[in-house]
Amino acid sequence: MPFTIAIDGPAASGKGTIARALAGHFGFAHLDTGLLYRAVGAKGGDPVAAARALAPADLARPDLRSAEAGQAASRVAAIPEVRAALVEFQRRFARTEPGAVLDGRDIGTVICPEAELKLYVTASDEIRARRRALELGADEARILAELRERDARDAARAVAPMRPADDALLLDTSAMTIDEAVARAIACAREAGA
Ligand SMILES: Nc1ncnc2c1ncn2[C@@H]1O[C@H](COP(=O)(O)OP(=O)(O)OP(=O)(O)O)[C@@H](O)[C@H]1O
Ligand SMILES: Nc1ccn([C@@H]2O[C@H](COP(=O)(O)O)[C@@H](O)[C@H]2O)c(=O)n1
Repeated sequence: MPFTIAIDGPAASGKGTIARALAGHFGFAHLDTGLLYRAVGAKGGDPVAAARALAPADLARPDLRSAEAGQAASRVAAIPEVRAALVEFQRRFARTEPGAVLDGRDIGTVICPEAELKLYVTASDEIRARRRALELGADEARILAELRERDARDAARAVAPMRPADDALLLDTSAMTIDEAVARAIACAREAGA
């Protein structure tokens, strides 16, 4: 049986950083599920058709990490048919042997409710904005407003809203370095049997 790690949390909280490190440490596969929604949003046209036709080349676009792509992703992610079109791919990925780490917004609640480990990664709004502004070389105040708008939309949508699963472990990285956050996540995974 593969070991599945579900990582959720708001934008720029450090989910991807932790997910990549966990996957590298345990030799697991990693899927950044936000990239799927970013690719659908970036394709333009009918988002439902775009989600149904999503191909590996769509995920390789160089512009997917921008703040604009994040906003577009968050808008198409509120469409139930878009989410439905992406569920099976994610669930199949989660069954990769010997294990898989998926990060997103609904992994622990909808995609992999049976995951062996669920982490909900957070950090204060201001710290997340500072980290993302540094990463993108962008204005911190603009990024802060963009993160808040996106988080509010992601948490309020009717289908698969962003929220911690009841049995998720909360990991607030506000006062942690990347190494400290990764070490804590590895310890949680070991504790869970990885
Ligand atoms: N504990 C930390 N200390 C300092 N910087 C961090 C920490 N964790 C992550 N970062 C940095 O913050 C930025 C956002 O992290 P990351 O991309 O992992 O977040 P995310 O939650 O996956 O974001 P998104 O929701 O957009 O996919 C990156 O530049 C990353 O290097
Ligand atoms: N499981 C997921 C993952 C992502 N989303 C939506 O995509 C947007 C971009 O995600 P990032 O992780 O790359 O920031 C995000 O704001 C969500 O709207 C989702 O709904 N479910």
